[in-house]
Amino acid sequence: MPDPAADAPRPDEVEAGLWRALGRVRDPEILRPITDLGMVTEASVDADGRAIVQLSLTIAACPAARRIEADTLAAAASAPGVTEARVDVGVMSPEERQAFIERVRGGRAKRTSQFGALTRVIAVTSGKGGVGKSSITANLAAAIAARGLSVGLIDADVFGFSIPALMGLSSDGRTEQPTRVDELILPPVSHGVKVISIGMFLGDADPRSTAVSWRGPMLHRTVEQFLSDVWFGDVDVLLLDLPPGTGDIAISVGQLLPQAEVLVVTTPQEAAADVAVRSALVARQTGQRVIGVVENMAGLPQPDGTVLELFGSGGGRLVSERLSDEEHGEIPLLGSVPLSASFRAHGDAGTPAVLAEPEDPASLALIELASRLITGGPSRVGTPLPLSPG
Ligand SMILES: Nc1ncnc2c1ncn2[C@@H]1O[C@H](COP(=O)(O)OP(=O)(O)OP(=O)(O)O)[C@@H](O)[C@H]1O
Repeated sequence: MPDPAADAPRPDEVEAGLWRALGRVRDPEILRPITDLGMVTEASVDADGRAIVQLSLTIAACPAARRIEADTLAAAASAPGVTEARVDVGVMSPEERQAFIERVRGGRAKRTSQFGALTRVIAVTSGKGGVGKSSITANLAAAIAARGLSVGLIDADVFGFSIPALMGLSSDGRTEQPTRVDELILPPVSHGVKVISIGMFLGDADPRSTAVSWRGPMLHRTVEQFLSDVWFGDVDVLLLDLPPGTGDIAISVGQLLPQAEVLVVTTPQEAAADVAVRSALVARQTGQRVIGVVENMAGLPQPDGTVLELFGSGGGRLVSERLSDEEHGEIPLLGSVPLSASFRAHGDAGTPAVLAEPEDPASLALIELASRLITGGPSRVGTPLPLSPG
């Protein structure tokens, strides 16, 4: 008679399988396996296939705790040979937390820039407010992340921070908070993008009715903190949503991120072009490279096939022409995003339209723009993405 026990995996094989399964659980904020981060301190299986996993969280009130626990339990239960699983949750000691911070930073010291030559830094600016700069930035971030790249997004628009809402991280006056592990600040992740915003540092204040009225030095310190204390890890692309105009923040970004490339957003309205050109010139004065212009709120297609040019036409081309010269070469008009009611509605709902409705004309234009930005040319779907450094 065959012995069923002879076919059963050996206990050490089951345990090895359990560790492999746990290695597939990623911390939702750091996006790395919990086993690499030292968050699983013990994992064992008894002779009857009962698995016990000891999970160690950074802080008791870790916002992602429930999700990590549920993912760990599901992974343990799915390991071959495991009949039943239990997860015991504990909190790291201060020493374990320091070791965790070291692992997250990969040995890099706090003050060295985390954005090296392999990170593309793209700052999105505009002359006037309300031209759709934040919507463009949020959708670009989501579209680039959807192509498998690691993306960070800094909302540096202190007076008009709207990125948390556009990325689904803020609703009913509550904004998702970053996780703090001692001095390390981990940005929340949404639609595959690591997001940080001034709107996440208002404590209990309702972002809908709170104004940030800081002056230059305070703003500079905030941007500096976003770049040094907020841990983005190895991101391929870092996008920054700058405040409209030519203010202190743009100058700070120029000093702190000299490798930043600048994308200028304008509307088709010729009157908006002068202001857009001025914001690009400030970027140039701080040593940044303007890489192109995006025209937003271009013609709205009508049911009868005509196009309603609500904001006129030609603004994007005008800005591109005015910024192109012998010294700087041609500054191309990289894309023209049409007006679209559903694009706006998806933004209001916190789901970038490029993900929610990729076939919408505005989404199509932004997916194409994302593609051009990361490949340096028009869309080449299916080909690998050669990221050009800095
Ligand atoms: N292509 C578009 N079609 C329709 N609505 C759009 C489009 N682009 C942006 N909008 C809408 O226009 C409004 C302003 O957009 P957004 O907040 O992105 O602009 P902004 O330039 O970042 O503004 P601010 O600088 O004041 O923060 C939003 O309600 C947004 O949904």
